[in-house]
Amino acid sequence: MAHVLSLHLYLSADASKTSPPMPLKFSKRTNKHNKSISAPRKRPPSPLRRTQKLNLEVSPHRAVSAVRLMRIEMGGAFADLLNEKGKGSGDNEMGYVERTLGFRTKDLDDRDLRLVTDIVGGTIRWRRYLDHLICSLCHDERKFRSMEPLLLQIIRIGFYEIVKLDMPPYAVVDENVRLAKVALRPGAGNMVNGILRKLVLLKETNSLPLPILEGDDRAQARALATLYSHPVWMVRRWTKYLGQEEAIRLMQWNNGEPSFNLRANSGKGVTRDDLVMQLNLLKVPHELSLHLDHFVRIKKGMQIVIQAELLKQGLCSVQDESAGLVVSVVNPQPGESIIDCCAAPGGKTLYMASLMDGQGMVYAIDINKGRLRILRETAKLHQVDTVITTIPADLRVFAETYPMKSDKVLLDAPCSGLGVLSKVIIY
Ligand SMILES: C[S@@+](CC[C@H](N)C(=O)[O-])C[C@H]1O[C@@H](n2cnc3c(N)ncnc32)[C@H](O)[C@@H]1O
Repeated sequence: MAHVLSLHLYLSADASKTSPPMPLKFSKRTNKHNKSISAPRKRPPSPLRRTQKLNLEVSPHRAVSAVRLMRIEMGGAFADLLNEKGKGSGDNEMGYVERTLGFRTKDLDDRDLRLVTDIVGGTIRWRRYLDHLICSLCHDERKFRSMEPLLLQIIRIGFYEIVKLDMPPYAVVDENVRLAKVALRPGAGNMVNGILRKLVLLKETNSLPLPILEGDDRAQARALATLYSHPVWMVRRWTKYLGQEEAIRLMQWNNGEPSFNLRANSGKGVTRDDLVMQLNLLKVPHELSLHLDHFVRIKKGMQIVIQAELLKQGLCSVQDESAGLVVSVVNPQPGESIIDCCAAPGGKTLYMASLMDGQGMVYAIDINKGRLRILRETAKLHQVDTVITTIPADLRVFAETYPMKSDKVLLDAPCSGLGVLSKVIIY
């Protein structure tokens, strides 16, 4: 049966033209200690300047992690976006490193890149827990609150490496002390040395200053929020609806290592077997999705997939199985017309289009022109652009104004995003 939405299609190719993407912008805090974190200049530095500022003393992955954390915290950049950019625009990344730390490091190899991803993601996921420990070891909350941002990021990295990654503690202390000395000043190195050594001692004697689960609901929620590094309101809500045990399980899952799904792009004639063959060649461990024919799961090796350009060539997409399951409910058929009401950046639109064998149309509506532009570009890359029409519009106005009929309607309205906490940053 045809579904009716009061929409009318008025769009021509012209209507989907959008303005060019805005560059990432970073708000600058006015802190006398702050190093600059503004965007690097376009012009590449001369070879002479590059060599002069190259620092081979500090471990590159720690330097880059510290700068990424600064960018995320101060500029609101997204961790996953930065991870993708890490490889593709290494020069750009080193530009940020140089402007923030005052020197360049040697280029990151694959192992460094994996460490950066682990450290940045983990430090963000465990931030509340790490900050509790740092603050406790400072003995003075004001000292903690007024700590200069770069110093704080270096200390957070050290704490994360020691407490959560179980890295050899004295190597961690040495490396982070060196980074603080070179990037800031000798006194900052001494501060890092003192606090990290205190932490190592407390960890070795099993006496980390962690909150105890006691008192009324509110006090217990605060303790759990610190122990599992989640916002207090979230802990209270989940404890209320799920009970404490289940809430803890959910928080542990959120803070675990995220896994990713890849979807073979059948629109371009790529089968899951083809994708599996590529992953085998790249030695990326994977397993088949139990629920969806086009999907595979990977835990490690995302950087390898990015570097091998499987995504760039449009052979596959990163897409959660949960998103794929929504499309399997819509069950797109060749020849159908489908309205995707909140479509951008287009994960579900593209999957639906790839199942239509080049026949029919997915009308992709979204209020955000920039995200629709990404959808159009990806549709071309995936060779499904002939069955997608983008409509930049506010659905609320558009649905009232233009009646439109279609076989199926998908409404994927903005949500809390709490289901993807292990992959995104929420402080
Ligand atoms: C959850 S995201 C959609 C994700 C998308 N379905 C996918 O699979 O990639 C929600 C989208 O709704 C869009 N949106 C929010 N308010 C809207 C409105 N009033 N009209 C149209 N789109 C809207 C946002 O711009 C955002 O892109």
